[in-house]
Amino acid sequence: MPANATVLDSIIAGVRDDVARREDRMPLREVVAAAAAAPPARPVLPRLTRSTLGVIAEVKRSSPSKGALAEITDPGSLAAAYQEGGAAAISVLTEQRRFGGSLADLDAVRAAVEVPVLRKDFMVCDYQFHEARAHGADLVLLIVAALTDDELRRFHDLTHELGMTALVEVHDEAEIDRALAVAPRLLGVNARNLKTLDIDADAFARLVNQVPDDVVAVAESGIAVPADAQRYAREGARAVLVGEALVKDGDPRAAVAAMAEIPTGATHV
Ligand SMILES: O=C(O)c1ccccc1NCC(=O)[C@H](O)[C@H](O)COP(=O)(O)O
Repeated sequence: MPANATVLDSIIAGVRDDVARREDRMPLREVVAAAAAAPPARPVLPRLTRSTLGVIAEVKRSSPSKGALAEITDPGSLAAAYQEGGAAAISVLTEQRRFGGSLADLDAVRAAVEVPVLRKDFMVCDYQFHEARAHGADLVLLIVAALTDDELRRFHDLTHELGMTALVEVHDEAEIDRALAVAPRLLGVNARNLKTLDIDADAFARLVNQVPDDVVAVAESGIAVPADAQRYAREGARAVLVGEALVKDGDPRAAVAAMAEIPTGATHV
């Protein structure tokens, strides 16, 4: 890894190694067949275009920015509590080295809930998309900062070919221009800069004016209390993606409910 490598570069290097190891055990053609045989993906957009805020509640054990967050021994039960609280979708971090997640977590969560499930990972090769679908993912994350324009377009198309929805994630003005070139339906503004890990709580407000009316805007990261979610709803978010605050809360059902009842006041999508 070069001396000037960012956190994101180092995460992706690990992800590529781990994918290569999994591909040695299960070749692409087998994963493609498993994806084709999986139950159909659940639609998410109708759940994120209601009059109250959509909460995408995350199963997250640890992170590069905060270290260990929570011991999650039963991700299915945690996801079921999120669903009871009114979560619109569940996000499952499947990256293992820095976030302590796995595809087994994705399997467990998909089996435990009826709402759509996001495979939250660093998606950098075709294999991972077929793998996501084979393990029941309904949505995948496309991080603009991690992809070239060609990759972004190809993976956006592949996501749709597999019947899933893409959450296209940006952090700044340059990334949003690149994201809009693929005409996403779901666009996340991550307050966290994945290269420095700094949180910019004003990024959403700055970028949301560039989001077309027919695109669902999601505010991601650093949302600690319902008032933070409320602020994003006022600024135009149809949904929020929340990890740390929910996994650390002793009552995840109530924590989700407090955000899921916030009105959006949205007049479009
Ligand atoms: O969470 C991190 O430290 C992190 C570092 C580098 C790349 C990605 C990272 N997180 C992924 C996410 O986007 C968050 O898990 C998600 O938005 C929820 O954030 P939070 O509510 O702040 O846990």
